Amino acid sequence: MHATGFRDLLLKPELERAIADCGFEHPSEVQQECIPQATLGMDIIGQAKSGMGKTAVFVLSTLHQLEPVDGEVSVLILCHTRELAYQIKNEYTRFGKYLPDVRTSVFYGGTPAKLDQEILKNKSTCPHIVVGTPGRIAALIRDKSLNAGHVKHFVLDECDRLIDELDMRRTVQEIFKATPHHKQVMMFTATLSPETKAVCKKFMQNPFEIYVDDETKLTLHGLQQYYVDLPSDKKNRKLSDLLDTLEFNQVCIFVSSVARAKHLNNLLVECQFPSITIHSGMKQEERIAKYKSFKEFTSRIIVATDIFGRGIDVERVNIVINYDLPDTADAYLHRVGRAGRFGTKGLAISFVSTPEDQEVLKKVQDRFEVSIPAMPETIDISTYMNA
Ligand SMILES: Nc1ncnc2c1ncn2[C@@H]1O[C@H](COP(=O)(O)OP(=O)(O)OP(=O)(O)O)[C@@H](O)[C@H]1O
Repeated sequence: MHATGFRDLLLKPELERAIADCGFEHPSEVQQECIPQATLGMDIIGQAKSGMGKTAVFVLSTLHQLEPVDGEVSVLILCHTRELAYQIKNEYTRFGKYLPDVRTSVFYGGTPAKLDQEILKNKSTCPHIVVGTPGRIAALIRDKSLNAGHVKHFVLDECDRLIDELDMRRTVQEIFKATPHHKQVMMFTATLSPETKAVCKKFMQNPFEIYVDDETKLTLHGLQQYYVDLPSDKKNRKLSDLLDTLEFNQVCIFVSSVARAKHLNNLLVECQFPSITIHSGMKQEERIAKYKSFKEFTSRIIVATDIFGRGIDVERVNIVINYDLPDTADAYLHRVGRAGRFGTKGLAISFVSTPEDQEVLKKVQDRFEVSIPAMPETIDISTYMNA
């Protein structure tokens, strides 16, 4: 699998240097297969399991093809959450560091649109690459601040999430229609049902397709997964025991609502745990500040709703706790994928307190052919801590 090096992908030397600076040695399978097709301008549907480097596929291949023209937005990336958009923008900055003429901006809701409009209006600040969430991007196109008429590369990250929900899909379609007919379209995700795949393909022409043909292969092998059966009112006690006894670099604790995130975080802080929280009930600036603080390792524990459940990449997270189980097997897969990234080790523990929880856990085990046993008394640290 690792026979190829990044050199074989024949990317611009500026990109090769940036890749080397990132410490990447070999392209992952999805990178190896998609980048050569993507740099030729082909449409792509790329499915690969969580944490295997899908982001670099579109970031590198669009930077490789880009010939920046001032005043023209050539690349448009859409994703479903503001923090993910912010993260992708930073990946463009990281890989584009030796391409000083290329400008990237990120636009999302919850911030003053006026600032975005100012950036877009001025030829010397207008980005060549725009990353954003659908609502704000559509609004900027509608008010004519963003001219999508020069877009040559259109990317949907976490595409199933953008396509499955009808409101989101409509907005994505509206943006798509504002771009020229002739362009490259690329879509990526870890989870893709046959129905969603069919809808994705309607946006494309003769795409290069890479799928995880068998859902069982979506399981992350470095990740140990357990459940704890307990009544709801014992969750806090158990969580506190786990945080006291397990070794962790960073932990993500997922809950089912904003109110529960606030409440649980307050409780953890009262008990002196170094915890922060992120959810849609806070101001956007604060959300980004929390994301940064967690990503930069200033905080060790984050209590989050599903806004943090997909795409978010924090290297040192080695434990995910589902304090509340999600409603679907797909959401479970994305959440636990926050640990064990890029083949590293990790641990996922899920609290199960209702028959619905048991149903979700069963679905996960059946679909992804993974066995999730009851959590044992002790877990060997070396099996979930990366050296
Ligand atoms: N070839 C590589 N070598 C080493 N590390 C890599 C390589 N490619 C990507 N990474 C790192 O692996 C991590 C996961 O990558 P990324 O976030 O792109 O995964 P993903 O496939 O988009 O996952 P998800 O489905 O969860 O969104 C990132 O920290 C990234 O920097």
